[in-house]
Amino acid sequence: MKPVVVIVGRPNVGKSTLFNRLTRSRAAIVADEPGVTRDRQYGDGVIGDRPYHVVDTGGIAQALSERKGGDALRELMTAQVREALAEADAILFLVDVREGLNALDREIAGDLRRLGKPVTLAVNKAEGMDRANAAAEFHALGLGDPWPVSSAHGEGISDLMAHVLAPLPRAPEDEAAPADMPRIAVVGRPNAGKSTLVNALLGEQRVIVSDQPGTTRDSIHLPLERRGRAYVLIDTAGVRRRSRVDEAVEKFSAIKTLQAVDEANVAILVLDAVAGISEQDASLGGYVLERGRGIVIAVNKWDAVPAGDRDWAKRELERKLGFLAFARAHYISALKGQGIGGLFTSVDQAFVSANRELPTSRLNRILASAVAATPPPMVRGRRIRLKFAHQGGRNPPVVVIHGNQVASLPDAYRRYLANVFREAFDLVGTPVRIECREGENPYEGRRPERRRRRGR
Ligand SMILES: Nc1nc2c(ncn2[C@@H]2O[C@H](COP(=O)(O)OP(=O)(O)OP(=O)(O)O)[C@@H](O)[C@H]2O)c(=O)[nH]1
Ligand SMILES: Nc1nc2c(ncn2[C@@H]2O[C@H](COP(=O)(O)OP(=O)(O)OP(=O)(O)O)[C@@H](O)[C@H]2O)c(=O)[nH]1
Repeated sequence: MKPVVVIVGRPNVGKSTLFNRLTRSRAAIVADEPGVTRDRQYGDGVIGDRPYHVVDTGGIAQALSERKGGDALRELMTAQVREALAEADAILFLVDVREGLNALDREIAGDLRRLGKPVTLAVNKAEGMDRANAAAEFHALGLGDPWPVSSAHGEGISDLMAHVLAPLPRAPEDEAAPADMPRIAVVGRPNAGKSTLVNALLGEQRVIVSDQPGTTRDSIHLPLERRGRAYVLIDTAGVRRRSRVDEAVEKFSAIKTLQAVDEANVAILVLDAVAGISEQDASLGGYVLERGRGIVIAVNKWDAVPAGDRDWAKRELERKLGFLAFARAHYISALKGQGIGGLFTSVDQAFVSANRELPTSRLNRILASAVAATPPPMVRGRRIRLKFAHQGGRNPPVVVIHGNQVASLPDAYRRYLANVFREAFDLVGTPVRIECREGENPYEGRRPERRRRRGR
């Protein structure tokens, strides 16, 4: 599993700025917990060849600072602080050089030291400052050498992250490499019915789950069979099968969700039809999409939706999760075991689609007719030319397109092409990626000098 890096620090030191820089365009999961001043965010980063999960703790510093307040809300936030830190492999403690060292920083440092986890101290907003000067006063925190960085300007970030990750074990090469059977992750927000669904998916099969060793973070791969086909259910501790659903309700863990999606090739996104679709559902779906995993939507608790409300509920799904329109939606009752077979059918379909071979000749015929039907726009007086397509990967399917001025190709046009390929190859339940490269067909080998001179 990828290591988990948790960013902490008092308000306004630049935690979200750093988080955004580390995750760049990658989708993040936002946990919309009531009562927290700012949502926590969960995302993925990569430095060199090392991927990691990153958590921006948002309101956490507030919680630490107000711990002595003692009212229920503050207690709750403190629990959330503890939880995020408990799941951390490394902690990134951010301070603000412009405000200097203050009492709250000292208090947080004390708390972090007691955790006994590796802590890296980063001194933010240090753009344009002398390294030694910026760091000087923060040595007093006793957390080792401070790392001056500028989150806003991107200075010192790579070195910082390399240092944070250095002592941590490496994740195995590619945990999500295409395998010969679907690996399913069940994801969804708290109380959506994940555990109930996991039980329903496992059905009558009695799987011996050893609850012991490893850390609590280890995921368990549960083999299961259905109609003669084999699957693996990725069960992180967060969705661990409970013998009775009403047994101690486990807390939703966004980190475990990230890990499960990582290890899976198809995710079942469980929605709660009674509670409706939330921001968090959309961010979970966005994350699965971004990670390129297959996706099947399970609208759960359908048994509890009055007949008169069902059309409305379906329209709400289209409206709020329209960006997942390529995924099959099933209206199910995990509790009553209704609609489970259909989920397996769609998992199969997503898995097959994600791994489909897209022959070059067909890709090019489809590209040519798509371009003829709707030509790409002109830029700077010249039309964008799309010349040659070939498959660049599977799981998810990637179509690489070579042409001229492709950097200016509008997103809407990419989506158009993705849909054209999706329809032509009947790709259901998997994202389809379009990658553009400047230049001619790389396989033709014509006029190589000229191509080289033009560069990329
Ligand atoms: N000069 C400078 N300003 C920065 C830098 N990083 C962040 N800031 C600014 O600091 C302010 C706070 O940044 P945030 O990222 O919102 O801080 P935060 O720690 O997430 O704050 P909370 O949400 O209150 O916990 C913003 O105005 C940022 O633009 C930096 O490297 N240099
Ligand atoms: N009516 C109805 N209730 C359901 C259904 N599936 C689950 N529930 C109920 O929803 C509640 C939450 O179910 P869980 O399976 O614990 O949900 P979860 O997503 O695992 O919850 P967390 O562990 O908190 O993340 C329980 O009271 C279930 O009985 C369903 O299909 N219909």
